[in-house]
Amino acid sequence: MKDIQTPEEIYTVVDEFYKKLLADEKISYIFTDVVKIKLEEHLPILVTFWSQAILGTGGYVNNLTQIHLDVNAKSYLSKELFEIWLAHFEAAIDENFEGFNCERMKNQAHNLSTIMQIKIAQQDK
Ligand code: HEM
Repeated sequence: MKDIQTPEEIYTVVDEFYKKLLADEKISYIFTDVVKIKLEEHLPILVTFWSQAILGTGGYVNNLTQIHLDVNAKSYLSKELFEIWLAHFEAAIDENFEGFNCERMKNQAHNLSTIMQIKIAQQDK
């Protein structure tokens, strides 16, 4: 298997990732009921975010932590939900690609997950 090297390949990963999230009722309600995401708008934003993070392209300007604090204010994002999220994310990468960028992408997701959970704990005090 090859490494992730282009925005098109990042699209493949996030597309497969969202299929897994939406098929898992333990977490899908966040994306269908709490925040009604429109996949055709959401996936390109994810591609921009991960292309900037992994491939060094630009263009992502949103406040990622604040976006998740806003989701959490509507419906609690528990440690279990973060673990489910990360497991589907890792599976979507590992089933399609392998290499250095894959490891960087998984590491960044872990780090951001930790940061988000710390901010959520502070917000909930
Ligand atoms: C419990 C775990 C998580 C849940 C349930 C979750 C849920 C969501 C939801 C509902 C949105 C759409 C928000 C909106 O459009 O108003 C979103 C956006 C996003 N999430 Fe998460 N998220 C989780 C963890 C993470 C983690 C760990 C990352 C790490 C990179 C991440 C990356 C993103 C990105 C890049 C967006 C797009 C933000 C934008 O529109 O600019 N999420 N998430």
